[in-house]
Amino acid sequence: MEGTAAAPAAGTVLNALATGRGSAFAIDEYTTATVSLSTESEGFTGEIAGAPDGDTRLIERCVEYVVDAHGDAVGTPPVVGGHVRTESDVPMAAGLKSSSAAANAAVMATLDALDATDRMTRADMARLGVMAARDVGVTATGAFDDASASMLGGVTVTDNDSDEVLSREEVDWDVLVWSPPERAFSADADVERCRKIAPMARLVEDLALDGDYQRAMTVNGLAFCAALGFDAEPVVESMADVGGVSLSGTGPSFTAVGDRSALETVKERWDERPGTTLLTTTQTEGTQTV
Ligand SMILES: Nc1ncnc2c1ncn2[C@@H]1O[C@H](COP(=O)(O)OP(=O)(O)OP(=O)(O)O)[C@@H](O)[C@H]1O
Ligand SMILES: O=C(O)C1=C[C@@H](O)[C@@H](O)[C@H](O)C1
Repeated sequence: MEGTAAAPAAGTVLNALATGRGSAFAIDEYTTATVSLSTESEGFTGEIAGAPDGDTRLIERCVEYVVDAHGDAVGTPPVVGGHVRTESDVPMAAGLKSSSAAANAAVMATLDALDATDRMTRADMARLGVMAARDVGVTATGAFDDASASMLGGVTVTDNDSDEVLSREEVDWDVLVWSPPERAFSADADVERCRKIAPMARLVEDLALDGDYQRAMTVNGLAFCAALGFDAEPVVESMADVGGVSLSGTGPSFTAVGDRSALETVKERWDERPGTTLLTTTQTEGTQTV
């Protein structure tokens, strides 16, 4: 019993750490999970390609939850164990939602292995991954904004307290990503400090719910650089050229969206910074079996 699924990474329009409401968009870079299930060897194990010491609890918990809920899809004997392996184009803990993508891919790959993808809605698949992320402590709010964007594709606005999608729209943007070499785990972010900028986050939410995602993103970028202690220079130096630019998630990556030729010019400037840059696009299909 084997299943595979690929989930897109995402960039931030609104970070949910201030108010519990967030917004994110899927980008065309993937984390793939391959799951094999067993009716004989007990226990769930995980592996992250290229990160032998990586924390596999999130993806293991996702597989366990799906097996608990839908393991009966294969009849008897029951599934008692399994192995999950992820491979990713996206760096971990870089602000590009690799944890949400890994959880979504692990959930859908497990359903695929059980031949049971029709047993859950896609929104509920994302909610299961969020539940696993809360359990293992890799998130501040549950990050349903990131999970829903990666699962459904397009741009979503969500309430992370109730795990509800407030709006979803398909967008077609070019996207520039800069990932510095540093890493920042979401679970370590200073949530109390982020709450101080709630009035600004509510403004970003209003803009996003009006469909003005790109301006929303830039306001988010300035506000959350200040709250989380990141240098806002990548936002300041490019905001006149692009449609929107922001710190992504809890950093350290930045994303910019807009006109391709403007993004190419900004890329030349960002290429002089340490780390990597990447020109890609938004993604509208969300998580898919492979
Ligand atoms: N490719 C992956 N495979 C398996 N687990 C992953 C993967 N990426 C992230 N994780 C899990 O998520 C944790 C990292 O969480 P974190 O929220 O910091 O990363 P992120 O999602 O890249 O960051 P952000 O939420 O700021 O975008 C890791 O410790 C690991 O448990
Ligand atoms: O861990 C979390 O709850 C979050 C992390 C970041 O990606 C944020 O952008 C997101 O809104 C919430």
